[in-house]
Amino acid sequence: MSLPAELMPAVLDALPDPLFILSASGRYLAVYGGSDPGYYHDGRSLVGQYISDVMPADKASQVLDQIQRSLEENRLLKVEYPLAATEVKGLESADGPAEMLWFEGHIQPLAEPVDGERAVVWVARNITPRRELEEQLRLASVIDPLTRLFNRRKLLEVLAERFAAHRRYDEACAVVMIDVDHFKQVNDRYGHSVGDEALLAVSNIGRGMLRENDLLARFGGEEFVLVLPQTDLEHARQVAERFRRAVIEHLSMHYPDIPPVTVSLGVAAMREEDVSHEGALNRADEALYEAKRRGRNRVV
Ligand SMILES: Nc1nc2c(ncn2[C@@H]2O[C@H](COP(=O)(O)OP(=O)(O)OP(=O)(O)O)[C@@H](O)[C@H]2O)c(=O)[nH]1
Repeated sequence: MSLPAELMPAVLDALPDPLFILSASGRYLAVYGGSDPGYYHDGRSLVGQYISDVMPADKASQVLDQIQRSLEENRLLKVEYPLAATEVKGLESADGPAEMLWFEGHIQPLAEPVDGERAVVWVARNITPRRELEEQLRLASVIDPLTRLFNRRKLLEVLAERFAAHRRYDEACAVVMIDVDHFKQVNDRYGHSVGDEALLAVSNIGRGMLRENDLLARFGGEEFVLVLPQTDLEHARQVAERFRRAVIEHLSMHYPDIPPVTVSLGVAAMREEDVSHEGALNRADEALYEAKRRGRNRVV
């Protein structure tokens, strides 16, 4: 069976997601559905207006481009875009979510022209919860859960970018590898959760010393890496030395039953002959090893 034609307006109004009929020149010809204010604003007031009159210029031009593309290619086009009701004149005071929302637009050309002009059907689905979840997952994939520092994966990404800048613009970049000395004793004597607190304290000491472009990452276990862009070896050595002293000042005396908690640090700079970011990272690692070998609690 098919629905009686007179039911179609009610069906259109009951569409869960808003459906816009938009002309090639960007006029709202009709708006249906999307009536739940928990997800959408009532867009019917837009009918008759032009996108370029109600949206900021950059967003309006994007929407017009997408309508054009769908019409030219004569196919369904899917796009994702952020939009807040406050950015659309006429919707500011309507009921609906106040925050910036993410939409998935499905754009399908209409077979017949409307008022002599080609037009598309644009269905806009609110996908904000999915985008937020994706963002959380993206962050979780690059953030260490204990210290909230970037993890090794993100560190290697950033180092590779820095190496590219070093190659292209001869930009200096130093790497400091940091390892907590005899950390096993903290765990063994005080337990793993006190060990965790100590690692957090080390990361907070590092965080407090960062400049805007610096990056501190947890490399793994009780090892951290500091990336210092536009910094030569001597300045990086000074930063590392400040780090070492700050750990002695703020942390080492917290654990009276074991020798003072200290850190060993290895410093290296990117060099012209390096073929990748691994050059400086390996040299910092070797320097750290040498610091351990020479008795720990030192910068090499
Ligand atoms: N509490 C806690 N301990 C960790 C974590 N990750 C690694 N460790 C511990 O860190 C310790 C590292 O021990 P080792 O590699 O022997 O090094 P160390 O005792 O610091 O000695 P040196 O590096 O040689 O000065 C091990 O006991 C690990 O279990 C963590 O996330 N939390």
